[in-house]
Amino acid sequence: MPPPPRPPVAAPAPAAPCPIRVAPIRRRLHAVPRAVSVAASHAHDAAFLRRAADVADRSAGLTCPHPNFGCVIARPEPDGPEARVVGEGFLYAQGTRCAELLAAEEAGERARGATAYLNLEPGDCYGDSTAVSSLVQAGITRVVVGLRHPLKHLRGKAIQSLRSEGIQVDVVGEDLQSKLFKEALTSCLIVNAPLLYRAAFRVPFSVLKYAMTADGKIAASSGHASWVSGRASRGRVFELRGRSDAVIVGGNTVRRDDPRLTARHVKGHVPVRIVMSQTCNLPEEANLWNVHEAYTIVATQRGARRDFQKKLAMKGVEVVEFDMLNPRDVMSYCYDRGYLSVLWECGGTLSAAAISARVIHKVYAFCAPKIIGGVTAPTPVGDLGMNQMTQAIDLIDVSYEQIDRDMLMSGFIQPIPDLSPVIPSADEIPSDDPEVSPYETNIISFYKTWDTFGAFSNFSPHPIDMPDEKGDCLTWPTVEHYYQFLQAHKFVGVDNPQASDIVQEIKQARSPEEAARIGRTRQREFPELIRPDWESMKIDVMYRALKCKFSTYAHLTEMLLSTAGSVLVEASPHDLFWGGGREGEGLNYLGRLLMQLRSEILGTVRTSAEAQGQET
Ligand SMILES: NC(=O)C1=CN([C@@H]2O[C@H](COP(=O)(O)OP(=O)(O)OC[C@H]3O[C@@H](n4cnc5c(N)ncnc54)[C@H](OP(=O)(O)O)[C@@H]3O)[C@@H](O)[C@H]2O)C=CC1
Ligand SMILES: Nc1c(N[C@@H]2O[C@H](COP(=O)(O)O)[C@@H](O)[C@H]2O)[nH]c(=O)[nH]c1=O
Repeated sequence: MPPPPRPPVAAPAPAAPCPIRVAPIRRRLHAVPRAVSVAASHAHDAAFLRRAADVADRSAGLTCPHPNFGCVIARPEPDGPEARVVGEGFLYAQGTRCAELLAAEEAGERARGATAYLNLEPGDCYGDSTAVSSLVQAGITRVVVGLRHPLKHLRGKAIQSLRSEGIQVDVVGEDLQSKLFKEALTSCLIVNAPLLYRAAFRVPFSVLKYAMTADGKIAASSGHASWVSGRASRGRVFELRGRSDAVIVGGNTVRRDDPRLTARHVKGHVPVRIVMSQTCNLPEEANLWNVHEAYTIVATQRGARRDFQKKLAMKGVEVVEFDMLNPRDVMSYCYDRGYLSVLWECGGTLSAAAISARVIHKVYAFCAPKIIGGVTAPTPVGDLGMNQMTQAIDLIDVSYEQIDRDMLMSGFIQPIPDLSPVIPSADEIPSDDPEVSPYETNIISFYKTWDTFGAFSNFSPHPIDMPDEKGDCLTWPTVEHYYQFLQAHKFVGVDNPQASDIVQEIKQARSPEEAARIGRTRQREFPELIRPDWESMKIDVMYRALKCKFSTYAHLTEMLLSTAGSVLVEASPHDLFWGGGREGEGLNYLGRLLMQLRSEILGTVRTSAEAQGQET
């Protein structure tokens, strides 16, 4: 029976002015026999799915952790028994063009009749069907999905849409089952482990990393620890930091090591540094207080050394007080901030507390071929209250790797949660996850683009057409690009070559996160170049950009109107001007402007309805 006719689908978002260039791919052409037998076709599907998971991981360390999507399009060779990859793509960052669109663009006409392999079910911003429509318009006839989307409000949606377009969708574990698929599924689970832990346990994925000698010490008895592991191992640690939203240490490590905790190997993502200190008895001067290198948060006990807290705040360090400072509450806090992945680089005192609180999911132990001895020399994990070896925690899925002279052993403390058994029935409409919002029910909060109302974020992948400094209309990939550009443009009034370089840099930023980072960094570096009237202009600039975004995308206007009666809050815990803050202490200007826009649109809708009523 021929497939039912396809209803019209939304066109992919307009091309961005600075298209994301997919890094050249080392082609391992998967020469696999054509589907002469079920076993051969399974081998072929599993290989391409594993490849989709590998591709999905490409942005690691370059951008803020985000759900990792990869898409591989493969088709049989016209005259041979083999299938070949004709297009690949991955999501570079929040707010950038989706993997499916990039892969379909690369494949071009060769996508017709081909199969697309997706490590993860697409989960675009609400109302944005670019991933699905890219595959449909490219002429893909079959899609193989590794994992259903773990977030409840997105799970099953894209699969249902693809099927309703007449595309055959095979989901691993449901339609495809074999040992090979189990292995491919593991690759899909690993590449999105942070998202899965977050969805299942409502804490970020936490990795404990330490470097120890062959006799199990992380420092000499004096506390001196630089260095236990070799240069190559420490390079790997920079990579781990780049893959994390935050790096955590305890007060003692700050006092003893004066660490920097940056990912200084590449010009990519820089994690936030978090110090957990109950006493707040921390040095007056420390590398971590240099917030030009990276943002720093000190998490402390309520009331601890308030004068010192003020001094830290003056340096730009954020201080967060907890009623009882403990690893679980700090992880809940990181969850509220939208973090997916956290790296613990503390000593044994704090690591033991974190393991006991069951917030550590994976361990990376670098072991150097050295012996230091010392009965009191610190060890990686302090007291866990166990006194029988039978009580020891057995690591799961352990890997071993030699790094120069060191050995890296890694393994999971808790298995990666596989949420796929919770499959919505064919006619079930995926519901919003009420728990997504930490606010009251008549308050709708949004922050990360993958949240239910994530399309309200300025990072959402909705390009807008707005004039540049010369008045020429340009397409900006996101509102954030445009806003940061204009904010940087305030420098241009000053005749300074550095100023125009900044503007160009922002124009070409590959992601909204990068546009924001460049804008913030340059503002700190060149405060003298800032135009004094920017503060009075910025709200108006933002409003115009939002108006353009919502008038360009009808489904976004619909979504905005659907929130009538609710208070909109950008749940950014650190931007206290545009965001609402963690406990409502922020001014929430972004939320306010969206509500203003909503009233304006509602007013127009009502006026035109009234006018129509008068005519009839
Ligand atoms: N080789 C390696 O990989 C590493 C080595 N090291 C070495 O380890 C040594 C430091 O280890 P260690 O003393 O264990 O330091 P930690 O990094 O574990 O810091 C312990 C401190 O964490 C703070 N803390 C906050 N909340 C808690 C909590 N709920 N439970 C426990 N502690 C909490 C306290 O700070 P406060 O006292 O301020 O209240 C506490 O003193 C140093 O010699 C350092 O060089 C450290 C990291 C890695
Ligand atoms: N000594 C030691 C580590 N120590 C960790 O690294 C921190 C120093 O980071 P940075 O200042 O950015 O270089 C230090 O405070 C501690 O957390 N790490 C390792 O990979 N190997 C080592 O031998």
